Amino acid sequence: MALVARVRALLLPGSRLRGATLGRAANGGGAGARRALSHRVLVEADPAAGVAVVKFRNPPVNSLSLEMLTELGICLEKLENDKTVRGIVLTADRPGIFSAGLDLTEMCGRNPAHYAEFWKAVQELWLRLYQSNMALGAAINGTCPAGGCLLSLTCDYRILADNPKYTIGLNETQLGIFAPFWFKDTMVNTIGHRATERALQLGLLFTPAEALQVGLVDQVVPEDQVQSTALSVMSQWLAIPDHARQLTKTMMRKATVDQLLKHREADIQNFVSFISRDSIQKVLQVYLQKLRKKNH
Ligand SMILES: CCCCCCCCCC/C=C\CC(=O)SCCNC(=O)CCNC(=O)[C@H](O)C(C)(C)COP(=O)(O)OP(=O)(O)OC[C@H]1O[C@@H](n2cnc3c(N)ncnc32)[C@H](O)[C@@H]1OP(=O)(O)O
Repeated sequence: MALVARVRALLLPGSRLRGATLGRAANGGGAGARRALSHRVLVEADPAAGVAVVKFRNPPVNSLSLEMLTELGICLEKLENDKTVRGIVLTADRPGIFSAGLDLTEMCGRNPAHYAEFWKAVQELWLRLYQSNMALGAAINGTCPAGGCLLSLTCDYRILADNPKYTIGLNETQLGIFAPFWFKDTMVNTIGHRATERALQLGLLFTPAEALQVGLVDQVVPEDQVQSTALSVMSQWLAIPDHARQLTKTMMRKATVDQLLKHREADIQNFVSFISRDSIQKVLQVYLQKLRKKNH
């Protein structure tokens, strides 16, 4: 069975994500709040507020594996088709790690067809998020490197927990790889050209104070207030008529989106040939081993 079909089938019975009605929340959430589960993503929807909180729960580090990318994409697609939802807040189900970024095991020791499938899924999730008609907020309640940072940069605003361990940035060069043009463009659109050039070349991971200063996040708040702040900021975005906000968002992002749409196939081929190089495989394996050694 194709991965998308497999993941669709995995979504739990009774979930709106499967086309049925969401159950009323057993605990927590406002009146009428609804909860839906998939394996790696938890959705808490509050139709009265028009907002859904999408929580990553892909232990141990919320890495963006092929299955996680696919499940997240399907959840977002369902929410986009749900007329009661106008805004989405992305966060981690458990504080500590927002997302460790792309799953390195998807880029190591596999075959070219797998790399192509994986990269296509990364592109698709980015396109879905960056072009979303929803207002999107990131409640960053944990460390947020590389692909995790990219996810947050697709949102309309970012709230980061004030914990010096929670660094954020596109640190690819530190691994010996580099951020492709559309990662770079997404960052340029947020913090500008010069700050992006410095951040990308040095592979910087910013502390909360630094991230706020450079404009990578909009607010830094105490850890226990990240989600509530993200929801309260969301109400400002939702106070604007949807059509006006959406047209403006499209106008701001279209050129960046068009670049990837225009070069999508070439970008996949470039990724596959780059990641398949022996030297790059070696670098990634050493990096993964270093991460693993820490624990053994
Ligand atoms: C022509 C050009 C075309 C384009 C070419 C482009 C090429 C590349 C494009 C972009 C690619 C990549 C973007 C990415 O996102 S790469 C991923 C970057 N992520 C990181 O550097 C973060 C790595 N992880 C950590 O720093 C830490 O794990 C943490 C997140 C700070 C958490 O620390 P912790 O102490 O709580 O947990 P830890 O013990 O380290 O990890 C637990 C287990 O999880 C494994 N793991 C961690 N991160 C990843 C990951 N990203 N993917 C897969 N697995 C991961 C880790 O190995 C531990 O495993 P084990 O339990 O020991 O077996």
